[in-house]
Amino acid sequence: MAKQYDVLFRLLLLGDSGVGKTCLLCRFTDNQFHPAHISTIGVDFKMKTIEVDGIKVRIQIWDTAGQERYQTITKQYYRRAQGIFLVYDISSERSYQHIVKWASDVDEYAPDGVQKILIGNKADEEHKRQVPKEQGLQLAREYGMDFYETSACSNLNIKESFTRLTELVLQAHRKELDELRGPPRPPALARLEEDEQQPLGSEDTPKTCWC
Ligand SMILES: Nc1nc2c(ncn2[C@@H]2O[C@H](COP(=O)(O)OP(=O)(O)OP(=O)(O)O)[C@@H](O)[C@H]2O)c(=O)[nH]1
Repeated sequence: MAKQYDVLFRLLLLGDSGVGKTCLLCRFTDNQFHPAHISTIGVDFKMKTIEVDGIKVRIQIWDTAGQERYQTITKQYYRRAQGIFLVYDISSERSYQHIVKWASDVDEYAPDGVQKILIGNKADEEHKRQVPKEQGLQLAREYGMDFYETSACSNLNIKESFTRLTELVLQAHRKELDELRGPPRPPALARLEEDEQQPLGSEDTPKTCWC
């Protein structure tokens, strides 16, 4: 039977409660948008396989609760991540200010060499904007991260940002990647307990945006 994927990575979504982490994930995996805010309890995850540079990458994306009371639980997931999204809401200056705190938690709990991307979500809410795009870019530059303004609602830069973080993780594991391109080997880099109950998304389903 043909291999279903070549490598498997874990990505993590971090940021204040309500910035749209769950919505980013649902848009990416299922092409859906949910207007209601149902706070994540602890952590949740979804899977999706994408092809980058001819490599089938299975990504397991962990969605963490932004609420303070779950931080003890969520921090336990940092150390197993290869890539991290730091997410703020462009209509919330406070969520942007808190990125410094999220980034310092990542420094403390995530492995060295973890790849990071800064996301300013809810870009469709221009009329409520509190964080200019330049401010996001500047912070990303300070941290040496890529930066995307996204909208889970209008499907702006969702595929692009998830693909970019996956590429960065692949680049960071270049050695193993080169081995993959050599003689056939079993799936490399990471093996883990998968929950195949989670639905795999399709980019072909029609967009829904109720905002
Ligand atoms: N306009 C707009 N609203 C969004 C967007 N993304 C999320 N939302 C809304 O923001 C609210 C919070 O979204 P969630 O995805 O639940 O936020 P979260 O960061 O996962 O929150 P916690 O689970 O509490 O950490 C919901 O009402 C979403 O519909 C977006 O891109 N644009």
